[in-house]
Amino acid sequence: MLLIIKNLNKSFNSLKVLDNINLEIKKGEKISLLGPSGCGKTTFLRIIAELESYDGNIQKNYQKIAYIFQEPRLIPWKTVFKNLEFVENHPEKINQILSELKLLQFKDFHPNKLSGGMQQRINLARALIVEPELLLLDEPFSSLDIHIKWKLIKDINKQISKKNITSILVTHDIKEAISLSDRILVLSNRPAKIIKEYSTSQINEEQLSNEIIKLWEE
Ligand SMILES: Nc1ncnc2c1ncn2[C@@H]1O[C@H](COP(=O)(O)OP(=O)(O)OP(=O)(O)O)[C@@H](O)[C@H]1O
Repeated sequence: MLLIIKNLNKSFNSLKVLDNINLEIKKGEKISLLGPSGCGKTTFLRIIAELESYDGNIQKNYQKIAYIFQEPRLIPWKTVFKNLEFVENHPEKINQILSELKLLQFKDFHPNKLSGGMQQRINLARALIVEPELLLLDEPFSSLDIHIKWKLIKDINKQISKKNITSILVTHDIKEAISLSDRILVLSNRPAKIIKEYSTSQINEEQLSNEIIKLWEE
């Protein structure tokens, strides 16, 4: 197992956010956590990234992790190339990943000269250049136009499959969850609990939508 989470609980003072999460993730698995707004999804990813304290037990069998946030968070005064160089000073690798993601022609641009979609694509390049074993994706498509979003999802899928990267996407979008995962874990309203699990090979979008309506109504 790449990641084993046992009895994970999290509160911010009196606000309980995560309620006894238990989860095991195999190497190379693509997981989505599908949960309603404000249920605790970002908190869960932040805990895995060691950005938050928690109660419980987390066993991590990996070294390198990358985190893609909702907004690209690129360094505005550095060019695309320099943004990547900042995390991995290896020009050959930078050119390689920029080329794979069709970004080479933008390497000398500053982020503010590029669209939101392009910035998120550079954000992906910056995450992949560290060769992560685990990639955390926190609703990275929420501000993107629909065609740009699906192009990016296709490229992420291609990259994570080719490089055998384990991924955890948090989202409230059923279609995104189905497209980017092998396994979908449905979270309850806050405090988030895992209330159901589906394999994407066994359920389609319509069936899952119907299930989710029932689950989130309860
Ligand atoms: N540092 C903090 N201090 C206090 N409360 C916090 C903190 N971080 C998050 N919360 C609260 O915890 C709850 C869960 O927040 P979180 O951002 O994890 O949810 P989410 O499911 O990612 O939300 P969204 O879908 O809106 O992105 C919210 O009520 C939020 O206000």
